[in-house]
Amino acid sequence: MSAPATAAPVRELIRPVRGRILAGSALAFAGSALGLLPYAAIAEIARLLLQGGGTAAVWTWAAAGAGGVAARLGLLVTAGLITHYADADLQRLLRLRLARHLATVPLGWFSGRGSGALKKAMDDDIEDMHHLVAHAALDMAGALGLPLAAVVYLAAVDWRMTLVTLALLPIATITIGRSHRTMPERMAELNAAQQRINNAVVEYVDGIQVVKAYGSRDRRHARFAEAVDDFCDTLARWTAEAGRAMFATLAILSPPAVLLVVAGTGTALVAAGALDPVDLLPFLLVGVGLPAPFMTLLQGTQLLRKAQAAAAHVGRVLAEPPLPAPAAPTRPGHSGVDFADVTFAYGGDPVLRGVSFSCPAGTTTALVGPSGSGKSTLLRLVPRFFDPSGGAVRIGGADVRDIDPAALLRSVAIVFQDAILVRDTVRENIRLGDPDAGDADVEAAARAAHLHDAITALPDGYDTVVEARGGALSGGERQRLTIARALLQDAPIVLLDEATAHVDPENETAVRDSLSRLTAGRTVIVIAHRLHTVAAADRIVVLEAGRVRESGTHRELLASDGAYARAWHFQHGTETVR
Ligand SMILES: Nc1ncnc2c1ncn2[C@@H]1O[C@H](COP(=O)(O)OP(=O)(O)OP(=O)(O)O)[C@@H](O)[C@H]1O
Repeated sequence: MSAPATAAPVRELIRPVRGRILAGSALAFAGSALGLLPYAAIAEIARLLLQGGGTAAVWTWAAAGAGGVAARLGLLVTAGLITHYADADLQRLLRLRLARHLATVPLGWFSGRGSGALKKAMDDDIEDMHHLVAHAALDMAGALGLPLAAVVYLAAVDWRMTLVTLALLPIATITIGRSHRTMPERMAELNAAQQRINNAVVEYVDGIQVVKAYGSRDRRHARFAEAVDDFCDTLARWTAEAGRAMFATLAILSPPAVLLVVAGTGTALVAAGALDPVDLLPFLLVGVGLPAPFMTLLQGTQLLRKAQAAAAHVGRVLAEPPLPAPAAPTRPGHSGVDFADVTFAYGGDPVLRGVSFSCPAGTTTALVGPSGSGKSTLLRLVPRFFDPSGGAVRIGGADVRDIDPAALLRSVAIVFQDAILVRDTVRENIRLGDPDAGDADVEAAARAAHLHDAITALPDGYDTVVEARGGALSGGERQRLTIARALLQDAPIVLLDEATAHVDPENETAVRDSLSRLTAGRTVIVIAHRLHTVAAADRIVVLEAGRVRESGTHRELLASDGAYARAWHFQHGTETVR
């Protein structure tokens, strides 16, 4: 999140609108340069009047000054419109590009980061890039146009006084340059602090009910408060540092400071007879305001850095390698699942080590083992949330990496511990299982999942909008909704992760019944902690520290008197082998 920006990804990202940014900048430059005309006109008219010049020339300068004002305004407005339209187009393009790209990255990539990080890339960062596209080049061109035109004009009047007018610029540049040296570091700190707030907000909002019930004792509340304090401290440090430098620079380049230098030196030169008094006039009128536009450049660099950091972050998300897709996809021969010498690490030590077992088509395999033994990870390798670092996961004899990713996801129904819904109607949430299903099929699935009555009792029935965390639905109803979705999907392979763990006894019967409809005749791999729920499985695999400790039927495992038998007796308070 916090690595400093590099120019390459930024250039690549804004390429689609580069032409329009350049066109806008050219217009802004021209508009800004024309902004000299009214000042030059006043100075020239004053010179003409002091020297007793002709009125025709006075009128010509007056017309030029007025024309300059109108042309400047027209050009700057047009330039702003061009870059703002370009920015709107780029935001749309980037959001679509991000969404398309995120659809291709491994599903496991999402579980490795908070939703705050994703929101930052999709929303905040793209908005922060607004300055880069709509303003940065324009401001730069605008800030350069007038001073450059003024320097040319003033140099034509008197080159020595021109140098005097610009004398304060190097001092201001050194002052601000010092503070800018630490800027990338400060920016990275600020971004990291912002990131922590984003994550804490998402976490806090998700747990708002708990927060309300337990007040400030909730750790989410504390984490949110800490993240906000941390951000404020970082911002305060940054503001103090940058503010000091900015104040000093503003003071150095302010019109009174420049006036002091210009008027002082000019008067000395006039007194020494080295400068015509009328030639001092343009410097007092035009020269005094000359260094000020450079402040726009300096101030713009902060926003520019922020925009560049945002663009670099968007670039990094877009550079995330997609899930490798097979060039010539294989079709699985059947729905049996094989784990062949599977090894997997999230980055550190392996969490799965040489796991091998088979789940024949149409059978139920139960995964049991202590917390952290790798059960969920193993399950997530089947639909390719991640790819194993060694060995292979096969469906119907085909390596899952050789199956078309969309076909693979269609053939695996996933009912995981946390029932995740999307913010849409109940109907559409069920229809996610099969986007082509008609309303009657959706209802049939809801009935099979014992959910129909609960849905019709909702204010808008099937058209009731539910939130990502469920909203109007109870925990058991949410779970049955994901089961209805899986039923509609009608996939030959079903992966269950603690599907019945968190529901009350009344719900449990309904959930159990709908689960048995879901699993009948399919290849099922189920994780469960409560052993009585898996005793009927065709095969039980006991995982321990990422390895298969033992496997067999319930009877076989009890007879072998190993880890499973010990856990069974412990959970059932009995020492007798049944
Ligand atoms: N996204 C992740 N990134 C890094 N490490 C992870 C990630 N998910 C799980 N782990 C680690 O991998 C190991 C195995 O976790 P896994 O969730 O597969 O075990 P489990 O047997 O399903 O545990 P539980 O029964 O508690 O759900 C644990 O040490 C866990 O901390």
